[in-house]
Amino acid sequence: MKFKFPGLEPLLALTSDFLSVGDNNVTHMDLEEPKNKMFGGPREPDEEKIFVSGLYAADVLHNLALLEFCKEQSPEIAFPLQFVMVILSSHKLSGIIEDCCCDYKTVDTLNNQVLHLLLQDLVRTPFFRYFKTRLWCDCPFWPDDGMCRLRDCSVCECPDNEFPKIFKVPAGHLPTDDLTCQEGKPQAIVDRTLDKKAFRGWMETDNPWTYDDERDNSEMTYVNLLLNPERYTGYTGPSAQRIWDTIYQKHSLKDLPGDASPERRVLYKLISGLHSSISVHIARDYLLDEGKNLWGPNPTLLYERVLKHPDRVRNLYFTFLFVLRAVTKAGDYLSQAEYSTDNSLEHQNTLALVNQLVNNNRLRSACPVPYDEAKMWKGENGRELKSQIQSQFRNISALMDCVGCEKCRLWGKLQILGLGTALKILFSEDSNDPVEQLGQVQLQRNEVIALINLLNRLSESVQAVHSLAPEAEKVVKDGQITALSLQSV
Ligand SMILES: Cc1cc2nc3c(=O)[nH]c(=O)nc-3n(C[C@H](O)[C@H](O)[C@H](O)COP(=O)(O)OP(=O)(O)OC[C@H]3O[C@@H](n4cnc5c(N)ncnc54)[C@H](O)[C@@H]3O)c2cc1C
Repeated sequence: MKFKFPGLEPLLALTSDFLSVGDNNVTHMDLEEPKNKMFGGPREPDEEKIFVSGLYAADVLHNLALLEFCKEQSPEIAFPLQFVMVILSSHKLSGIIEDCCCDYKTVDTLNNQVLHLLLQDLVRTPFFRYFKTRLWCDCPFWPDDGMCRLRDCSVCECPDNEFPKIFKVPAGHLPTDDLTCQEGKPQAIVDRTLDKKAFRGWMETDNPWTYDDERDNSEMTYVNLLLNPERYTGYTGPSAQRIWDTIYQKHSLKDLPGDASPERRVLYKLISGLHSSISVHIARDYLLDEGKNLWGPNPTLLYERVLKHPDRVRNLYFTFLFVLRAVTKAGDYLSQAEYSTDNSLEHQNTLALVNQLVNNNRLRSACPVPYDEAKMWKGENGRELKSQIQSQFRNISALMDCVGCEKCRLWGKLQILGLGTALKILFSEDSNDPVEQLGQVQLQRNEVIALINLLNRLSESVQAVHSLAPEAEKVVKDGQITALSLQSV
C-alpha cells in the first residue's frame, strides 16, 4: 500500500533547519512493513480502515515508517528527523483515546474549559480537603528503606482545632508524637459511629479492590491535602525504583504478550497513567533551587519522563477518562450524598459543585460515556480473571505502605484508593444489570474524597501536558540544536 503523508514535507522543511535536506523528494512510502511491525501482522479490514483513516497515521509515521524509510534513503537525516518526530508525536496525539469514547482534542477542551476549574473548586471545600489515612505503618513486604532526604517529603498533619468538629474522632486519635505503627489493637467502633452520625448516607463498606486501610481507626490521622501538595520530594533511587518494579514486574504488567487479555491491559494502563500523573506533578512543581527554596516547573524532566513516551501520555488520558466515567456513573449517588461539615452553607456549596460536575451538559454532549466498561469480563474466564486482577490490585494497594517517603505515601495511598473506588463503581459484581449495579454501590466517605481528589490530580496532569508541552519541547529542542552544533564543530 502506498500512502501519501501530508506531514512529511513540513517535517523535512523543519529538518532542513538543521541540515540541507529540504529538497529531498520523499513524499510517499510503503507502509506494509512498518505497519506489520507495529501491529504484529496484517489487520482486520476495520482496523485497516482506522489505520489509513489518518488517526494513527501520525503516530505510525512519526515513530516508525518515516524513520525507517529515511534511514534507508538518507542516513544523514535520520538523527535530526528522529528528534523532530519524537517532539511532534509527544503531545500532538489525535484521534480517539484507546478503549475510550472521546478524542484527545475534546478531552483537552472539556478539561480546560469545564472540568479543571470545577475540580479545583471542589477539592478546596472542607469536605474534600481532609483525607483520613494511616501514615506510619510498616511495609508488609520488606523492612523500611526510606530514602527521603527533604523536609518537603514529610506530611503536615492537621492540628486538632483545624478540621471541622464533625470530622473529629472522639477517642483514640493517634498522638502526633507517636510515630510508630500500633499493631494488634482491637477494631475501634468509635469512628464508625461518628461516620454514621456525621455523614448520613455514607456507609462503612468493604472495597474488594483495595487493601483495608481502616482496620484500626485509632491509627488514622486527618491530613489537610491543601497543605501537602503532591510535588517533588526528593524520593528517588532504589526505594522508589523497587516499588515501581514490584508493581510492574511482580504483577507482570509490562511488555504484555500480544494475546494478553484486554482486562490486563486496562490494569497496566491505569497504573502507567497514574505513574505518568505522579511524574507530571513532580515536574510541574519542582525544587529548582534548594538553597533559595525556589519551586517551579521543570520542563526537561516533564519531557524526559512523560512527553518523550507517547504511550505514557496516552495512558494518562485513558486513566483520566476511566476515573471520569466512574464519577459520572456514580452521579446519582454523589448528587444525593451528604457533604456536611460544620457549616451548612459549605454543604450546599459542595453539593452544587458536585452537581455541576456529574450533571454537566457540556460533558454529557461532548463525551457522554468517557469509557465503556460494559466490554470488560466478557470472556469465558471473566469471573476468574476478575478475581485475579482484583487480588493484584489489592496487593498494589498494600504496597503503598512500603513507599519510603511520607508525602509520596499519602498521595500514593489516596490515588490508589481513588482508582480502587473507580474500579468498584465500574465493576460492582452484585448484579449483571448495570442499572441495578449502580443502585447498589455503597461508597465510604474516604473513598469519595479519594476519587474526586484523584480525578483532580489527573485533570491537572492532562492540563499540564497540554500547556507545558510546547515549552518543554522548546527547551529540549534548543538543547538538541546546541548539541548538534557542538557535534559539527
Ligand atoms: C507511589 C509512589 C508515589 C510517589 N510520589 C512521589 C512524589 O509525590 N514526589 C516525588 O518527588 N517522588 C515521588 N515518587 C518517586 C517517583 O515516582 C520516582 O520514582 C522518582 O522520582 C525516580 O524517578 P525515575 O526517573 O528513576 O523513574 P521512575 O518514575 O521511578 O520510573 C521507574 C521506571 O518505570 C518506568 N516508567 C516510568 N514512567 C512510566 C509510566 N508512566 N508508565 C510505564 N512505565 C513507566 C520506566 O522504565 C522507569 O525507568 C513516588 C513513587 C511512588 C512509588
